[in-house]
This record gives sequence, C-alpha cells and structure tokens, in this order.
Amino acid sequence: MVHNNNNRFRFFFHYSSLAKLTFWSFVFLALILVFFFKSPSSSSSSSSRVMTSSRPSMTSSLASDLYRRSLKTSSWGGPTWEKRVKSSARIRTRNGFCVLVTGASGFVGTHVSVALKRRGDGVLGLDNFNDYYEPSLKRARQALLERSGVYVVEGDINDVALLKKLFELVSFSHVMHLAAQAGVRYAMQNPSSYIHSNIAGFVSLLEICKNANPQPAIVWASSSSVYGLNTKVPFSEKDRTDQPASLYAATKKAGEEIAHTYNHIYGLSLTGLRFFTVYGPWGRPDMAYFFFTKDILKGKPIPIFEGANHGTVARDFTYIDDIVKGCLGALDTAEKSTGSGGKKRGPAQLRVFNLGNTSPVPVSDLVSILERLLKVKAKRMVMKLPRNGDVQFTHANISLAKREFGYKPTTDLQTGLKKFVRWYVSYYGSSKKSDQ
Ligand SMILES: O=C(O)[C@H]1O[C@H](OP(=O)(O)OP(=O)(O)OC[C@H]2O[C@@H](n3ccc(=O)[nH]c3=O)[C@H](O)[C@@H]2O)[C@H](O)[C@@H](O)[C@H]1O
Repeated sequence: MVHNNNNRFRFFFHYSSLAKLTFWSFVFLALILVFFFKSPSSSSSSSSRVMTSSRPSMTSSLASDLYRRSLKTSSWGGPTWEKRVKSSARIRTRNGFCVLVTGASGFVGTHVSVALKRRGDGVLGLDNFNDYYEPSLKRARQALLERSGVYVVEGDINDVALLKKLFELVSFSHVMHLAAQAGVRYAMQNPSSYIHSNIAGFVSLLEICKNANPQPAIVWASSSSVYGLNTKVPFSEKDRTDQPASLYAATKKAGEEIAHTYNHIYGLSLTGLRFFTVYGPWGRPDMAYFFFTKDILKGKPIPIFEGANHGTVARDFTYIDDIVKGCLGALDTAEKSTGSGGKKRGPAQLRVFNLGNTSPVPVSDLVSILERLLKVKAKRMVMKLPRNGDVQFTHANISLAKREFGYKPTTDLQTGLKKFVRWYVSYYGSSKKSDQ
C-alpha cells in the first residue's frame, strides 16, 4: 500500500511538474513571439525590414537606426530570394571567381560588378541603399546591374544574420568590399555614420570572412585621404599616414590597421586600395565635379577652394574605368587566405596600393573644362579652403600597383569629364530643368 501511495504521489508530482514546465514553456514562447513582432526589425540601415527566413540582431538594428537616416522597407530571405542569390553568384567561366561586392549600388561598386560579371565571374551585390545622396540614383544603378545579371541584396554590412546567410548559401572566393560612408566634409555633420560603416561594418564583415570555410580573399576600398597632412609628393605607400585631416580619413586609416590585425590573427588575405578622387558616369552627386556640373547648368555660383596665399588646390582625379582595371588587377593577384573556420594556418598576403592618375589638376582647371563641355560660363566664387577635412593637394605614386598588376591609367581629366557630362545630360534629361 505504502508502495502504491508512493507511486501515485510520484506520478502526481511528476505530472504536475510536467504541466508546470509545459505552461511556462508556452509563456516563454509567447513572450519571444511578442518581442519578435513588436520590436523594430532590421539591422540593416533600412528603417524597417520584413524578415522571411532569419532575424538580425537587436543591437545592430538599434545601431543602424541611430546612425542612418530614413530608408525604404526591404526584405530578404525565402526560397525565391535564395534562388536569386545563388544564380547571381554562379560562376560562368572556367577558373572564374565568386565575388561578393559590398556597396554594389554605389558608384565604384556598380562599375566593378558589371566588369566582373561581363568576364564570367559570379557576382552577388550587397547594398543598404542609404540616403546619403539621392537613393533614386542608387536604384537606377541597381536596375543597370539587374540588366547585367547582378542581383543586389538589400542589407547592411552590420547585419550579421544576413551576412551569415549569404555565406551559408554561397562559397565566395573573393569579397570586393566597397560599402562605406564616403565624403570628407560630411564627417563633421554625421560622424557616427563613418564609425558605423567604415569601422563597425568592416569588422562585422571581417568576422564573417574569418569564420568562413573557405575564407575569401578580400580587396577593399581605402582612400587617398589617409595621406592627410603628408607634404611629400607624389604620395607613396611608404609615406606616413598618421596625420589624417578628417574623420573619414581616420576611419579609412583605422581600416588599414584593422586589416593588418585580421591578416595577422586569422590568415585573411587583404588588399587595401587607396582611391584618388574617382569620377565618371554614374558618379556620386556629393562630389565637386558632379555638383559643379549641376550648378553651372543652373546658373548657380560654385565655391572654388584655394589655399593660403592663393595657393592652388588640386586633385589627382582618377577616371572610373582606370579604377575598375585596378580593382580587377588587385582581385586577380590576390592570394588565397590561409586560415579556415576562424583559425590561421600560415602567413597570408597583406597589401595596400595607390590607385591614382599621377597627374594632379587644379580645381579651377576642372571648372574650365566643365565650362567648355557644358558651353556655359560658371559663376566662380573663390573661397578659402575650409578647415574641415580638405587637404590642399593629392598626387599618387602608382609604381607599386604598376609592378604588381600592370596598373596604368589612360584617361585624362578632359576625356573623362567629357564622358561624364555626356552621361549626366542623358541621365538627367534636359539638365537645366533638373531638380536633382
Ligand atoms: O580620394 C579620396 O580618397 C577622396 O576623394 C574624394 O574627396 P575629394 O578629393 O575631397 O573630392 P571632392 O569632394 O569632389 O573635391 C574635389 C576637389 O574640389 C574641391 N572643392 C570641393 C567642394 C567645393 O565646394 N569646392 C571645392 O573647390 C576640394 O577641395 C577638392 O580639391 C571623395 O569625395 C572622398 O570620398 C574620398 O574618396
């Protein structure tokens, strides 16, 4: 009897704890569901995101909301999406690469993606379509990429869940990392966006790459601005880069040091490219040559900077097609990463190259060329070079890139701007009426 009672007691006790456990499991599950549906989704720079297959982390979502301005709703995940991702990344030539291009709907990203796709590489784009400059231009570039067979995933490089998913779906041999917060002067208005994209975003991408198996080789966009207050010209990769003149420059310099760390610890193959004031069709509206064109056509005055004692301000303007050749050359000569799954197995390649034009042109000459091409006289407003990040002069020594992968720019500013103006007029239609 006692035995029986004990059994009943045990059974009852067991039954009641099971019921309690089930009850609390339901409560817990319900709480998770409430949290999921009530929380602001997205860890991309999009303000909201419809998730269909996996969730991004809350922390990155909050971070992106803090650092980015409003963006459109976007979605990722699901069987159709996965199919598009895989199809875009499929290699269509022998010994072709499989490349993830971040910032694919950006200026350089679009041109590089099209060039890679054209030669048969598998290319998958990633872009957060933020509104630093007109998102409609990024959408137009995206349409161009679609026509070339490149699918651009909408998402941010800080979105760990998304990056993980992409690396699960595709075994990337290379990453062309071009996503960044650009612009030297805007850094004074929105410093956090530089930290978010150029530092946190870069680290987030490197973390995924280091854990990938195989690890991809990474080529990424540094900047001529790392030379900062360096006065020795032309700028050589051996020159000092410890005096950045803007937060933008400082974040790019930080990127170079971060690259060193990931190369050293995890065996990631990393190549940084120091771009020198890249211009051309489909360019960035925040850059001087672009908004000078717009304002000259509108009859608006354009601010032309000059140094102390009327010193010339000049840039080593580099045409986009030359930059694309440099990017492909860097990808083609990038050695494999040596680690896998987060472990280093041996030393890996670590490089940095100047990609410039080697012939600086004064900004006032840039304006004269535009006047001739547009057949409109500019309203010049000469003013002192502001102390907000600008440097007076840039000039690239490109012998290292020449030696390593035959980099040889062939487009002078006059020729390049002619192509830009032709594109500008065709894109904006009757440009004098354009409100862009
Ligand atoms: O090589 C880089 O690493 C950087 O290149 C580019 O920076 P910058 O070389 O400063 O280009 P950009 O703003 O077009 O000014 C061009 C010239 O016009 C002068 N300038 C500018 C504005 C103005 O109102 N007046 C003027 O005279 C100005 O003083 C300068 O001399 C990219 O934007 C940057 O993201 C980064 O990639």
